[in-house]
Amino acid sequence: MAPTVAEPFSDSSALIDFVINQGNGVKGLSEMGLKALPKQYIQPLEERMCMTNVQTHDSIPIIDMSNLDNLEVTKSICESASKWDFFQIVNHDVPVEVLENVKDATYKFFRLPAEVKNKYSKEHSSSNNMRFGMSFTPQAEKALEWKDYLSLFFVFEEEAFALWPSVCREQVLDYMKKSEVVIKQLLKVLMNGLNLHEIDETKELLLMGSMRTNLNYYPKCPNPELTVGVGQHFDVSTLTILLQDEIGGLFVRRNEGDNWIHVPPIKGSLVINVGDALQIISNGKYRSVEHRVVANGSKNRISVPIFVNPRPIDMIGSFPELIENGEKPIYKQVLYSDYVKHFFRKAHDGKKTVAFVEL
Ligand SMILES: O=C(O)CCC(=O)C(=O)O
Ligand SMILES: [Fe+2]
Repeated sequence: MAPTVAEPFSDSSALIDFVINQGNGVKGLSEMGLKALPKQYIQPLEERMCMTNVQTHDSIPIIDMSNLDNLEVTKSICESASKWDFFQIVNHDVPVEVLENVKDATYKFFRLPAEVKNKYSKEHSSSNNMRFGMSFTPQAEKALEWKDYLSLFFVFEEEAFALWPSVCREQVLDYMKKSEVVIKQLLKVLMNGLNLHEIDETKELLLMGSMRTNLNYYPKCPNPELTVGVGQHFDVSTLTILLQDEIGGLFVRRNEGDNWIHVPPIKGSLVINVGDALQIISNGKYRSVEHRVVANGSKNRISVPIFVNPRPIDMIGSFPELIENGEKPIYKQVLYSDYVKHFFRKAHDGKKTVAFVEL
């Protein structure tokens, strides 16, 4: 039986060994029945979520995708992406059972023994495209985040079938494939909204040439108010499609200094947010938005984001068609893999990665 103790680790290296090297993750810590949060996870005050900074009288838009031919619907998608940068979609084309299956598969993966999950860790994974990990960038963080994840970068189906964990590969592939239809619809509407009516093959690759799916697991946490699930950050994607379970805990804010708004779980919905790559491509017309996840003191939570990205080898910059009429580009061209490397070099601390390419 797992021991029930307050400080079971003599020092930091014993904790890191248990969580990271042995692959037990924060899930393993949580299941020990800790009475207090280990100090490595105690976030500085400015990184913690203060519930007095939460706005309750506002909510992010919910868009019904069942009638995409209706001008009002497409208008509300563009307005939501430029005004709110975050919205939820319902009645989309991803079947509910596909969403349920990928949630079940997420639980199945995290329930695997530590030594099996650890085969996918940075040290042991047979491919860079597959990574089981904890926190975000542990070596760059002042304090660790209360989260485990499996990150699956899709290159081609044969690789996924050969290498991805068998408990989740089919469900993740199905979720990605079915979501692709919705992603194309959304990007088409968003580009139309900027008077770009034709997305040729080159543009399609820049908008959605690669995809990464993460399975996130946020275990129940002692002293959730002292730590974070995911710290404040902006995604580096063009769009992120996120499936969350019924627990809640994702918060977003439009501008620095604003209060945070909760993104309530809605059964069958997908949460959509604009990321930095679309902000760059649209020359700031659509904006990536800051968000964070709080830790939960009584329940485990899962989420499954798909990050829709340019390919790592792509140079990205504002589409020339979107900066006609003498408008100046706000961002310099950047190799997408360099942009992503820059993002992962620093901790989740709310600093905008996009500042890296501002002109
Ligand atoms: O778990 C969530 O709701 C959000 C996760 C997230 O923001 C991320 O993985 O980038
Ligand atoms: Fe995110």
